[in-house]
Amino acid sequence: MTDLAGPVAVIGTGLLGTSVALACRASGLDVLLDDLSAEHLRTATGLGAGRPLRAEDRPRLVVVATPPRHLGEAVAAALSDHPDAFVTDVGSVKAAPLRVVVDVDGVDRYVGSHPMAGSERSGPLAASAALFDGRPWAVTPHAAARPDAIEAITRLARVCGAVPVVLDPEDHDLAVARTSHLPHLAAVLVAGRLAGAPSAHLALSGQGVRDVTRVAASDPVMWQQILGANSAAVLGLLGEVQKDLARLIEAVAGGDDDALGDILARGNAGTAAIPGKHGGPSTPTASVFVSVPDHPGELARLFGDAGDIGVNIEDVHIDHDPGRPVGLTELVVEAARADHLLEALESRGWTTHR
Ligand SMILES: NC(=O)C1=CN([C@@H]2O[C@H](COP(=O)(O)OP(=O)(O)OC[C@H]3O[C@@H](n4cnc5c(N)ncnc54)[C@H](O)[C@@H]3O)[C@@H](O)[C@H]2O)C=CC1
Ligand SMILES: O=C(O)C(=O)Cc1ccc(O)cc1
Repeated sequence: MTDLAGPVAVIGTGLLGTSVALACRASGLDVLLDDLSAEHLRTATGLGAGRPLRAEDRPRLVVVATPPRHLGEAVAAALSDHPDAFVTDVGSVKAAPLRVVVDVDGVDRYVGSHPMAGSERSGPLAASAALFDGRPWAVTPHAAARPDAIEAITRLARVCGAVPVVLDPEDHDLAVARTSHLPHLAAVLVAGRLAGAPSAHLALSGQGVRDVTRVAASDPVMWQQILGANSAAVLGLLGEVQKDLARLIEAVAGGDDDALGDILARGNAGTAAIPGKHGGPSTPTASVFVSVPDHPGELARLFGDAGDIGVNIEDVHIDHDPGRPVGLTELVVEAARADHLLEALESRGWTTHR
């Protein structure tokens, strides 16, 4: 049970909307769903995310999860259609939708928000109730927002398992330009060098290139809209990266080891600056690689053994070599526990590598 008052209406039953709906359902809330696409609505309903919204319904909270471009209009419509409800949106940019609704009646019931979780996939079939677990969820009140509206949206973030972080809309947009939009563009540029590359080169793709490029598989239309809505902040950072790239080219071309060392060390400092789960300091992690036979139940046995050994798995990657009857599984664990895990897995008969 939760102290968030329902029913909760979700407008837009794609990846984000259906994930919010499933998380609210898991907390026992009534959830009402709406989407322009009858197919997405049917799929989300079939997944148990809620039932279709009817004209006579009176939601207490409306979550707008439509694509970025017309979010402001969708929020304005929700404020007018549901005069008893608090309204939020989960869009990736916050100042642009606020500009559209700032003079709309009932805007004091609106507080923007942005879960910092998602994936490169879209649509309801990619949704998960666990999508937001332990992730930051920005709550971005504007000057006229009612305190009870801010409280309701903060509770929504908690109901979804996320960690609310309150900041103003403009500051939010600067923050995500750095932590989300620039990383996305870096992934796109690197992935762009792979398109059309010789297959003999691509055959050497390991985990590094997959890590760096994963988000480049995202919906280009959604990203055009996100970047268009936050172009000033993104342009500022692209200008800085342009200077860095010029310095990097000069260092590589001139064989300048010191300059190259500085650039690489700054990268180390940047990764160390990313906070750990729940906003705490980052905990150094290390990888233990395990060869897992390609049989049903083997991964479950590996995870079970790691659990018995008492080591928490922070992340996992599986690299499957089609030519061999084993998969290489990378277990990312707290660095201080990696040696213990490796030895304990070896003693249980697993083949491990560091
Ligand atoms: N994809 C991601 O990883 C993240 C996305 N966001 C934001 O969440 C929002 C939704 O993104 P996704 O769920 O990924 O997109 P999606 O494409 O999976 O879902 C969008 C849904 O909205 C529906 N829709 C479009 N216009 C509508 C309208 N006027 N009324 C009702 N339904 C409408 C579409 O049919 C679709 O089902 C976007 O604004 C995006 O910026 C935020 C965090 C992460
Ligand atoms: O897939 C990932 O790791 C993401 O970071 C997805 C994502 C996309 C857009 C957002 O506004 C927030 C998160």
